[in-house]
Amino acid sequence: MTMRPDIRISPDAGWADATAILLRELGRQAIRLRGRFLLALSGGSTPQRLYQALAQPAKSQTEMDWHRTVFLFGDERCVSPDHPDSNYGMARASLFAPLDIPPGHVHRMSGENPDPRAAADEYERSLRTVVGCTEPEIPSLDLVLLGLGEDGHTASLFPGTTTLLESHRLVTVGRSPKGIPLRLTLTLGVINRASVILFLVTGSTKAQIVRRILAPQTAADRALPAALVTPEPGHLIWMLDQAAASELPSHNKPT
Ligand SMILES: O=C(O)[C@H](O)[C@@H](O)[C@H](O)[C@H](O)COP(=O)(O)O
Repeated sequence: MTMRPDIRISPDAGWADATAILLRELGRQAIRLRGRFLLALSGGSTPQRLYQALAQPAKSQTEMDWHRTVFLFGDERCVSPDHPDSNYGMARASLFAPLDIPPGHVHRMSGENPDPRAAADEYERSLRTVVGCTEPEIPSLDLVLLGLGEDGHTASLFPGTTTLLESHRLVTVGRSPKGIPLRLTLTLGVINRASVILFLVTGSTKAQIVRRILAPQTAADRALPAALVTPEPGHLIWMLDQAAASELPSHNKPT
């Protein structure tokens, strides 16, 4: 039985700092328990706000051992790392460079590979090597960050696509209806094995899709990609700002 999601709502202005505090705490817990922090980053403008908060020099040097953190990716656009739409490129500018993260601690997906299937298979091998597990075991990450699209997509798992049915591969090729069409993405199997999954959602434009995911009323709501993120036995946390939570029924909101 999947636990009810832990829904947290911050004032719009304080969302990034509150989320950064939570992530650092989750990181410290993982390092205490397992000696390292296996963290999968998300792309998107909302996660970018979090990375910029994490990179604030005054706080990050004292509260988090970033050199014990292994940075992975939940998805990547099929572009080069220097392309303006690269998730790795965004994370490098927002987080890795300001925190001086050694390149060896970052494992990016090869979006530049002209053969996305080969890039997905390569990342799957890399993921198993980094985590230290062999087939058929599914790697368990400490924390997977996820954004949420207005259509209910998350990572690069888009509504109505076969990527949602992938039950064997850890990494597959997604197809986006907007922007860069071809994507590399973790599949639900490995996402749902994480110890903690943290959805990062802000802004009034996301209020309706947040309600559809967290207070579903139809089978279509329950079939949305983000609705299929049900970690077992891990924990699911939604970090919302007040605007994104504005259409949630009161019984879905934290007391
Ligand atoms: O590669 C990506 O774009 C992300 O993985 C994607 O899932 C993103 O997180 C959502 O689309 C939300 O993006 P925003 O926060 O920019 O709305």
